[in-house]
Amino acid sequence: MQTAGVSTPREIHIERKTFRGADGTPVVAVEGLHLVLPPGSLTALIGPSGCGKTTTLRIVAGLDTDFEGRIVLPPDPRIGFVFQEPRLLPWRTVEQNVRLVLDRPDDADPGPLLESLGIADMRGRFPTELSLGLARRVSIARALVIRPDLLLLDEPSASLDEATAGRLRALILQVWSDYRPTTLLVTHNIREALTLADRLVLLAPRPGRVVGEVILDRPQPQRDDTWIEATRADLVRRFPGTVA
Ligand SMILES: Nc1ncnc2c1ncn2[C@@H]1O[C@H](COP(=O)(O)OP(=O)(O)OP(=O)(O)O)[C@@H](O)[C@H]1O
Repeated sequence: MQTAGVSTPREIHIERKTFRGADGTPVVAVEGLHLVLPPGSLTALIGPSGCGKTTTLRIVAGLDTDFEGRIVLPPDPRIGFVFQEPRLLPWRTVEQNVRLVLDRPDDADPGPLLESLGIADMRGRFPTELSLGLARRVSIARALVIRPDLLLLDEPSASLDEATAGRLRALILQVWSDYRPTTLLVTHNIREALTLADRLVLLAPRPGRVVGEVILDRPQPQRDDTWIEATRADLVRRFPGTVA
């Protein structure tokens, strides 16, 4: 991983990522993906299932280094990763799970973050006592408490009913506005992308290749259902097969 100065935007250049299929044949998962993430921006990477979104996040996070290309991040980057499954330690409480990622156990108070995410009164509970929606909030707190240089969100509202997903998106928007981490969100849910992002990057079905970029400069309070639906319909027309 190449590093750069703190003011340098985060850059993703994946020339090619290839997996071996079960019979040994190569499967190109991502190709020619170039993204610059300006500090404090929230970019949504959107595309159908199997287009390489999770693979891209894993490469950006340094969890997969077997690819052609380069990732440019500040030196010693702090990366907050919200996985699709919350990945909480079941024998630790909510607060202990969040504190676990801190360099020194007492160097930050996760209290305000737990408060903002509506889970402050659950700090003493264990993950098995939480619904998926609440566990996701804990994993978001754990990702944000380190003040990440880059926040990676993998389908944050997957497997949630629409009402719970809507509440979670509102909370994400609120904490994101408070903390303003540079964020890369991957989702196949266009409504989620249109609610949260300031820029959309659309990927073709397979392999992941950028087919379009859309800047969403409408301020959040004006993103009502009418605007979201009209924008979604316009994108479906312009990018068939990518946006549903
Ligand atoms: N470990 C692996 N071994 C072989 N092929 C893989 C592996 N991981 C992913 N792939 C393949 O790479 C492609 C991209 O997968 P990836 O999970 O990144 O897509 P995705 O866009 O995140 O999909 P989804 O929205 O369903 O999570 C798919 O064709 C997938 O089958």
